[in-house]
Amino acid sequence: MQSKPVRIGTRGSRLALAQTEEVKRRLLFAHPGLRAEDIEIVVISTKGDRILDRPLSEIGGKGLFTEEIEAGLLDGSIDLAVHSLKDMPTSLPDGLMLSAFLEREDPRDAFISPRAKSLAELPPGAVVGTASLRRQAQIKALRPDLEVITFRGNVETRLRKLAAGEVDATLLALAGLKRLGLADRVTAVLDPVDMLPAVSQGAIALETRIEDELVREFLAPLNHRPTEIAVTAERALLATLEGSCRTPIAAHAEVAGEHLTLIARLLSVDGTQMFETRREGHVNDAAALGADAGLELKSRAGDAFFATLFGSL
Ligand SMILES: NCc1[nH]cc(CCC(=O)O)c1CC(=O)O
Repeated sequence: MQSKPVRIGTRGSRLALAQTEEVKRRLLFAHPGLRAEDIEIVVISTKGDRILDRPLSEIGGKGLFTEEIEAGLLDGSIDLAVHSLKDMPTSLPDGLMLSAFLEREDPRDAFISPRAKSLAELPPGAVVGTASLRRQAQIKALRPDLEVITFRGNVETRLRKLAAGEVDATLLALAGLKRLGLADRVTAVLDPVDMLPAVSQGAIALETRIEDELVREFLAPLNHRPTEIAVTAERALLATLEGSCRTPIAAHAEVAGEHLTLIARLLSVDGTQMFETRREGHVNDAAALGADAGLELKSRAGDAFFATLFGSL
């Protein structure tokens, strides 16, 4: 394609590297003339990787896992970036775009515990570790008697803390565990009705410079259209609701042919309030359906809901 190697930027966690290797494999498959040495992987450390002692919601700010990588795209030191779409803000810096979405892995959450076969079977008062307000809120909604504590670090760190007995159980994205070859650690897969996934969970996005048509064309064969449509609906919902990453939001869209189904939830952190809605429609209306669902949740929850949400944290 070009004489210089294509440089792919990524975070350095084992999951990020596994995802980047997957992208490299797919690029080599899509472009038979391309050699492995034509693709260079550039590891970039982000704020989200460096600050490990506080909940993400407390550090605040958008793009904790993306800012430094996007700077690399903008200054030309990398040509594309591989991200877990779940960790990406809904608005990108000027000049950048999401050019392709790999086929989504299973978006559900996994329950992992040496003490119980499922969330329902945990003894009263058991301690569940999670850093996600979305998981915390839904755990509390299902089992108000459980104790939820903040639990950070990458996937392997969390599994180590669980094995060391710091908590009785944890929840992790099944997608990440599968990509790390750790699916055998899963105790039970949670039903999305109980634990609706995060927006974009399981999806990998490839970010590029808008003007770099060569790279965009190079990535085009990797795009999975149904995934693109589903995450478009989910991210449009998120965009109407995210005044802050402190708001527990959950959503899942599915595409069957030309038909899109979207389920979305807005919760209070303590799980006592939950607003849910659904949309169905044509895939061409993905963004409008998502935005409309978001507006409905916002107005049903009302100003008082958002006021207490921020006041209580
Ligand atoms: N916030 C961290 C993060 N970002 C993406 C994944 C998993 C893979 C995915 O959802 O695509 C994870 C770990 C987790 O939530 O268990």
